[in-house]
Amino acid sequence: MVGRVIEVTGLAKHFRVHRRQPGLGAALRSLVRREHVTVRAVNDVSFSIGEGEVIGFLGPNGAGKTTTLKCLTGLLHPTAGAVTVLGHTPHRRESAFLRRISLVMGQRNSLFWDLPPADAFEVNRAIYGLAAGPYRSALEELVELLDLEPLLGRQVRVLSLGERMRCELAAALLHRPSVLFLDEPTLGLDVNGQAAVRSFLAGYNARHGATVLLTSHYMGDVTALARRVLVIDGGTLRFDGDLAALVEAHSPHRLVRVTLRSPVPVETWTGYGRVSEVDGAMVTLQVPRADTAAVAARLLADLPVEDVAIEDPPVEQIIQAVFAHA
Ligand SMILES: Nc1ncnc2c1ncn2[C@@H]1O[C@H](COP(=O)(O)OP(=O)(O)OP(=O)(O)O)[C@@H](O)[C@H]1O
Repeated sequence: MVGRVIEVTGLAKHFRVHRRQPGLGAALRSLVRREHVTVRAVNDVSFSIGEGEVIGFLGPNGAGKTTTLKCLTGLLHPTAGAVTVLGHTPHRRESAFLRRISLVMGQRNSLFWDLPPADAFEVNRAIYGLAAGPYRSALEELVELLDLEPLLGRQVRVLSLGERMRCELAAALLHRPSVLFLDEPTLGLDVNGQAAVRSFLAGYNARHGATVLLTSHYMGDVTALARRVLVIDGGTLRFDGDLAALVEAHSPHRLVRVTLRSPVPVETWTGYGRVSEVDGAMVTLQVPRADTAAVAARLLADLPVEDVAIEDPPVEQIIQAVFAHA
């Protein structure tokens, strides 16, 4: 049986923040009377993740993703609820726990700006007390998979964002963590950079059976890596399940793209579906999910079809619809 690596029950994290109205008068008043409000960043969230799963953690800005990751890695003490990761209570920050996890935040630099990445790797080796053999083999593997050889001796400040991110990943994985938390690992990267990070993460998961929990605004990261997604909004979990089920539940239509050998009058399409886009000889029709196969068959039989393809709408659109209903 696959073990449960992460167990979260009724997790809540509330912040008490000082509220101040704008303006000088308000600033002076706040010196004598402070007003506080409670921000409920995470509210009664429960989920469980098995060994080796790759989970996409989705939600709009301010939904509570980073706060949850911080509770799972022990950077924040939960206000309520129970969290265990690999059997440990994260906020105790026991070294036996820290040796088995890693948190990578796309917007943070954990390397040393003026030194080459190789120096940061040595520091992590000392922090984790890695023996020479395992350190060397982990480093060799990461250098090869992330193509770091040309970067090892260069100052971190001169690296591109994508190059730096590859080095960040290596630094975070030298101790071979079995659970990896990633907060926006492809933030700001170009298409090639995103692809490099994605394929590396997929490979790392496959090779070491690591459990991965990843937040990203790029749906491509999630569709490429995760079968299961957690959707959080306003601190509350809205969906936990297969990405495919989420798509099916929130998208009653599929897109049928038809390319014709010769044009047909616009009215022709009314019998098949709703036209959502026309691009030269290619027409995209919105068709109810249950009818797509039959509609495609009719199109092939009735019209001079060169090509026909059936697709789900972009996942971004579906997620937006989930948030809109939340
Ligand atoms: N230290 C803090 N003090 C006060 N409020 C906080 C603190 N950290 C987070 N918050 C608030 O908690 C809520 C959730 O924030 P969080 O960073 O977890 O969201 P997120 O889903 O990661 O968003 P994003 O996608 O924008 O990074 C937000 O309203 C945020 O302003």
